Amino acid sequence: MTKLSVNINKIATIRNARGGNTPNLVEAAIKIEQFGAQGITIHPRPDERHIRYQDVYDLKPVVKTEFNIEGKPVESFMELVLANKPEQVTLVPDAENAITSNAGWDTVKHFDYLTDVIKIFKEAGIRTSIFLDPNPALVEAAAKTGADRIELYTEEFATQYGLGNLAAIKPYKETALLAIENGLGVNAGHDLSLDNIQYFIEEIPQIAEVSIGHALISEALYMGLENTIQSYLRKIEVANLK
Ligand SMILES: CC(=O)[C@@H](O)[C@H](O)COP(=O)(O)O
Ligand SMILES: NCC(=O)COP(=O)(O)O
Repeated sequence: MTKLSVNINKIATIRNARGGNTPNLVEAAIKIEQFGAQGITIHPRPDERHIRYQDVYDLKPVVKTEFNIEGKPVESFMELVLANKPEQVTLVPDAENAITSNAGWDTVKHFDYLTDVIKIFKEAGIRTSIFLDPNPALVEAAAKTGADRIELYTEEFATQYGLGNLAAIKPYKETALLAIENGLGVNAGHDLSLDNIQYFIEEIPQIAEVSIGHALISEALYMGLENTIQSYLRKIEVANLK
Protein backbone atom coordinates (compact mmCIF):
# COMPACT_ATOMS: atom_id res chain seq x y z
CA MET A 1 0.00 0.00 0.00
CA THR A 2 1.27 3.47 -0.89
CA LYS A 3 2.22 5.44 2.24
CA LEU A 4 1.17 9.03 2.91
CA SER A 5 3.88 11.33 4.26
CA VAL A 6 2.60 14.78 5.20
CA ASN A 7 4.90 17.68 4.38
CA ILE A 8 4.62 20.22 7.21
CA ASN A 9 6.56 23.10 5.62
CA LYS A 10 3.39 25.17 5.33
CA ILE A 11 2.64 24.84 9.05
CA ALA A 12 6.09 26.32 9.73
CA THR A 13 5.32 29.10 7.21
CA ILE A 14 2.27 30.16 9.23
CA ARG A 15 4.20 29.92 12.49
CA ASN A 16 7.03 32.08 11.16
CA ALA A 17 4.58 34.79 10.05
CA ARG A 18 4.31 35.98 13.68
CA GLY A 19 7.65 34.99 15.13
CA GLY A 20 6.12 32.97 17.98
CA ASN A 21 5.29 29.30 18.25
CA THR A 22 1.72 29.20 16.89
CA PRO A 23 0.92 26.82 15.34
CA ASN A 24 3.27 24.50 17.18
CA LEU A 25 5.07 22.38 14.59
CA VAL A 26 5.89 19.53 16.96
CA GLU A 27 2.30 19.29 18.18
CA ALA A 28 1.08 19.34 14.58
CA ALA A 29 3.41 16.49 13.64
CA ILE A 30 2.17 14.41 16.58
CA LYS A 31 -1.46 15.03 15.61
CA ILE A 32 -0.80 14.28 11.93
CA GLU A 33 0.58 10.89 12.92
CA GLN A 34 -2.38 10.29 15.26
CA PHE A 35 -4.73 11.10 12.36
CA GLY A 36 -3.16 8.27 10.35
CA ALA A 37 -0.31 9.69 8.27
CA GLN A 38 2.50 7.23 7.80
CA GLY A 39 5.28 9.77 7.58
CA ILE A 40 6.35 13.36 8.20
CA THR A 41 8.28 15.23 5.51
CA ILE A 42 10.16 18.49 5.93
CA HIS A 43 12.28 20.48 3.52
CA PRO A 44 14.64 22.77 5.45
CA ARG A 45 15.90 25.40 3.02
CA PRO A 46 19.10 27.39 3.64
CA ASP A 47 17.11 30.61 4.22
CA GLU A 48 14.95 28.78 6.84
CA ARG A 49 11.89 30.44 5.32
CA HIS A 50 9.69 27.73 6.82
CA ILE A 51 11.41 24.77 8.47
CA ARG A 52 14.30 25.95 10.66
CA TYR A 53 17.30 23.75 11.31
CA GLN A 54 16.30 23.67 15.03
CA ASP A 55 12.92 22.19 14.01
CA VAL A 56 14.69 19.08 12.79
CA TYR A 57 16.18 18.49 16.26
CA ASP A 58 12.78 19.17 17.88
CA LEU A 59 10.88 16.85 15.54
CA LYS A 60 13.30 13.93 15.55
CA PRO A 61 12.34 12.56 19.01
CA VAL A 62 8.59 12.86 18.41
CA VAL A 63 8.20 11.50 14.88
CA LYS A 64 7.32 7.85 15.33
CA THR A 65 6.44 7.02 11.74
CA GLU A 66 8.84 7.69 8.85
CA PHE A 67 10.84 10.91 9.04
CA ASN A 68 11.77 12.17 5.56
CA ILE A 69 14.08 15.17 5.19
CA GLU A 70 14.29 16.79 1.77
CA GLY A 71 16.87 19.23 0.53
CA LYS A 72 19.95 20.09 -1.43
CA PRO A 73 22.95 18.24 -0.03
CA VAL A 74 25.11 21.28 0.78
CA GLU A 75 27.45 20.87 3.74
CA SER A 76 25.10 22.34 6.38
CA PHE A 77 22.21 20.15 5.17
CA MET A 78 24.38 17.03 5.24
CA GLU A 79 25.51 17.77 8.79
CA LEU A 80 21.90 18.33 9.85
CA VAL A 81 20.67 15.07 8.33
CA LEU A 82 23.60 13.02 9.65
CA ALA A 83 23.07 14.44 13.15
CA ASN A 84 19.39 13.48 13.13
CA LYS A 85 19.39 10.25 11.13
CA PRO A 86 15.89 10.26 9.62
CA GLU A 87 14.57 7.11 7.95
CA GLN A 88 14.88 8.79 4.55
CA VAL A 89 16.69 11.69 2.94
CA THR A 90 15.36 13.00 -0.38
CA LEU A 91 17.94 14.88 -2.42
CA VAL A 92 16.49 17.86 -4.26
CA PRO A 93 18.52 20.21 -6.53
CA ASP A 94 17.09 23.39 -5.02
CA ALA A 95 17.71 26.32 -7.33
CA GLU A 96 18.76 29.66 -5.78
CA ASN A 97 15.82 31.98 -5.09
CA ALA A 98 13.23 29.54 -6.45
CA ILE A 99 9.82 29.90 -4.85
CA THR A 100 9.60 26.10 -4.55
CA SER A 101 11.26 23.01 -6.05
CA ASN A 102 11.20 23.41 -9.80
CA ALA A 103 13.20 20.50 -11.27
CA GLY A 104 14.63 17.09 -10.57
CA TRP A 105 18.29 16.08 -10.79
CA ASP A 106 20.17 15.59 -14.01
CA THR A 107 21.56 12.27 -12.79
CA VAL A 108 23.95 11.97 -15.73
CA LYS A 109 25.55 15.39 -15.28
CA HIS A 110 25.69 15.18 -11.45
CA PHE A 111 26.46 11.46 -11.29
CA ASP A 112 29.75 11.68 -9.34
CA TYR A 113 28.38 14.24 -6.87
CA LEU A 114 25.23 12.22 -6.18
CA THR A 115 27.20 8.99 -5.86
CA ASP A 116 29.53 10.52 -3.24
CA VAL A 117 26.70 12.05 -1.22
CA ILE A 118 24.56 8.91 -1.34
CA LYS A 119 27.46 6.79 -0.10
CA ILE A 120 27.78 9.01 2.99
CA PHE A 121 24.06 8.81 3.82
CA LYS A 122 23.90 5.08 3.18
CA GLU A 123 26.87 4.45 5.47
CA ALA A 124 24.87 6.28 8.15
CA GLY A 125 21.96 3.88 7.58
CA ILE A 126 19.68 6.48 5.98
CA ARG A 127 17.53 5.50 2.97
CA THR A 128 18.24 7.77 0.01
CA SER A 129 15.88 9.06 -2.65
CA ILE A 130 16.64 11.25 -5.68
CA PHE A 131 14.07 13.83 -6.84
CA LEU A 132 13.65 13.15 -10.56
CA ASP A 133 11.77 14.52 -13.55
CA PRO A 134 9.62 11.92 -15.32
CA ASN A 135 12.34 11.08 -17.82
CA PRO A 136 13.34 7.42 -18.38
CA ALA A 137 16.73 8.58 -19.75
CA LEU A 138 17.74 9.59 -16.19
CA VAL A 139 16.84 6.31 -14.50
CA GLU A 140 19.86 4.15 -15.24
CA ALA A 141 22.27 6.75 -13.85
CA ALA A 142 19.99 7.24 -10.82
CA ALA A 143 20.20 3.51 -10.07
CA LYS A 144 23.98 3.47 -10.54
CA THR A 145 24.47 6.22 -7.93
CA GLY A 146 23.47 3.63 -5.32
CA ALA A 147 20.24 5.44 -4.39
CA ASP A 148 17.43 3.35 -2.90
CA ARG A 149 14.57 5.26 -4.48
CA ILE A 150 13.59 8.05 -6.81
CA GLU A 151 10.90 10.60 -6.08
CA LEU A 152 8.96 11.53 -9.22
CA TYR A 153 8.52 15.31 -9.47
CA THR A 154 4.78 15.51 -10.12
CA GLU A 155 4.17 19.22 -10.74
CA GLU A 156 3.66 18.80 -14.49
CA PHE A 157 1.30 15.86 -13.95
CA ALA A 158 -0.75 17.94 -11.49
CA THR A 159 -0.96 20.89 -13.87
CA GLN A 160 -1.94 18.77 -16.86
CA TYR A 161 -4.42 16.68 -14.86
CA GLY A 162 -6.10 19.92 -13.80
CA LEU A 163 -6.47 20.80 -17.48
CA GLY A 164 -8.01 17.42 -18.24
CA ASN A 165 -4.94 16.00 -19.97
CA LEU A 166 -4.87 12.49 -18.51
CA ALA A 167 -2.18 11.38 -20.99
CA ALA A 168 0.29 13.38 -18.89
CA ILE A 169 0.66 10.28 -16.72
CA LYS A 170 2.56 8.46 -19.50
CA PRO A 171 6.16 9.58 -18.81
CA TYR A 172 5.58 9.02 -15.08
CA LYS A 173 4.49 5.45 -15.69
CA GLU A 174 7.42 4.77 -18.01
CA THR A 175 9.93 6.27 -15.59
CA ALA A 176 8.46 4.43 -12.60
CA LEU A 177 8.42 1.05 -14.33
CA LEU A 178 11.99 1.45 -15.57
CA ALA A 179 13.11 2.51 -12.10
CA ILE A 180 11.56 -0.60 -10.58
CA GLU A 181 13.27 -2.77 -13.25
CA ASN A 182 16.53 -1.12 -12.19
CA GLY A 183 15.95 -2.04 -8.53
CA LEU A 184 14.76 1.36 -7.31
CA GLY A 185 11.72 2.09 -5.16
CA VAL A 186 9.50 4.92 -6.40
CA ASN A 187 8.10 7.82 -4.36
CA ALA A 188 6.21 10.81 -5.76
CA GLY A 189 5.43 14.36 -4.78
CA HIS A 190 4.79 18.00 -5.58
CA ASP A 191 1.36 19.49 -6.09
CA LEU A 192 -0.42 16.20 -5.47
CA SER A 193 -3.88 16.88 -4.04
CA LEU A 194 -7.22 15.32 -3.15
CA ASP A 195 -8.25 15.95 -6.78
CA ASN A 196 -5.42 14.11 -8.50
CA ILE A 197 -4.04 11.56 -6.01
CA GLN A 198 -6.42 8.72 -6.77
CA TYR A 199 -5.83 8.79 -10.52
CA PHE A 200 -2.07 9.00 -10.05
CA ILE A 201 -1.91 5.95 -7.81
CA GLU A 202 -4.46 3.97 -9.81
CA GLU A 203 -2.17 4.42 -12.81
CA ILE A 204 1.04 3.67 -10.87
CA PRO A 205 0.08 1.48 -7.89
CA GLN A 206 3.75 0.61 -7.35
CA ILE A 207 4.34 4.06 -5.77
CA ALA A 208 5.82 3.37 -2.33
CA GLU A 209 5.14 6.79 -0.80
CA VAL A 210 3.65 10.16 -1.65
CA SER A 211 4.69 13.31 0.20
CA ILE A 212 2.03 16.00 0.15
CA GLY A 213 2.07 19.42 1.77
CA HIS A 214 0.82 22.51 -0.01
CA ALA A 215 -2.55 21.17 -1.14
CA LEU A 216 -3.13 19.05 1.97
CA ILE A 217 -2.59 21.91 4.42
CA SER A 218 -4.74 24.19 2.21
CA GLU A 219 -7.55 21.60 2.04
CA ALA A 220 -7.32 21.23 5.81
CA LEU A 221 -8.38 24.88 6.18
CA TYR A 222 -11.81 23.89 4.89
CA MET A 223 -12.05 20.27 5.95
CA GLY A 224 -9.94 20.02 9.11
CA LEU A 225 -6.63 18.20 9.37
CA GLU A 226 -7.98 14.86 10.57
CA ASN A 227 -10.71 14.70 7.93
CA THR A 228 -8.29 15.72 5.18
CA ILE A 229 -5.70 13.10 6.11
CA GLN A 230 -8.42 10.44 6.36
CA SER A 231 -9.72 11.48 2.91
CA TYR A 232 -6.25 11.01 1.40
CA LEU A 233 -5.87 7.63 3.07
CA ARG A 234 -9.23 6.49 1.67
CA LYS A 235 -8.38 7.62 -1.85
CA ILE A 236 -4.97 5.95 -1.67
CA GLU A 237 -6.56 2.73 -0.43
CA VAL A 238 -9.21 2.72 -3.15
CA ALA A 239 -6.53 3.37 -5.79
CA ASN A 240 -4.31 0.58 -4.49
CA LEU A 241 -7.19 -1.91 -4.35
CA LYS A 242 -8.35 -1.24 -7.96
C1 LIG B 1 10.78 18.45 -3.09
C2 LIG B 1 9.46 18.96 -3.34
O1 LIG B 1 8.79 18.54 -4.16
C3 LIG B 1 8.83 20.06 -2.71
O2 LIG B 1 7.50 19.96 -2.96
C4 LIG B 1 9.01 20.62 -1.45
O3 LIG B 1 9.27 19.88 -0.37
C5 LIG B 1 8.08 21.75 -1.18
O4 LIG B 1 8.88 22.77 -0.77
P1 LIG B 1 8.25 24.16 -0.38
O5 LIG B 1 7.27 23.89 0.71
O6 LIG B 1 9.42 24.95 0.04
O7 LIG B 1 7.56 24.69 -1.61
N1 LIG C 1 8.23 15.97 -1.95
C1 LIG C 1 7.07 16.73 -2.19
C2 LIG C 1 6.53 17.26 -0.94
O1 LIG C 1 7.02 16.97 0.13
C3 LIG C 1 5.33 18.11 -0.93
O2 LIG C 1 5.19 18.91 -2.05
P1 LIG C 1 3.89 19.84 -2.10
O3 LIG C 1 2.69 18.96 -1.85
O4 LIG C 1 4.03 20.87 -1.01
O5 LIG C 1 3.89 20.42 -3.48
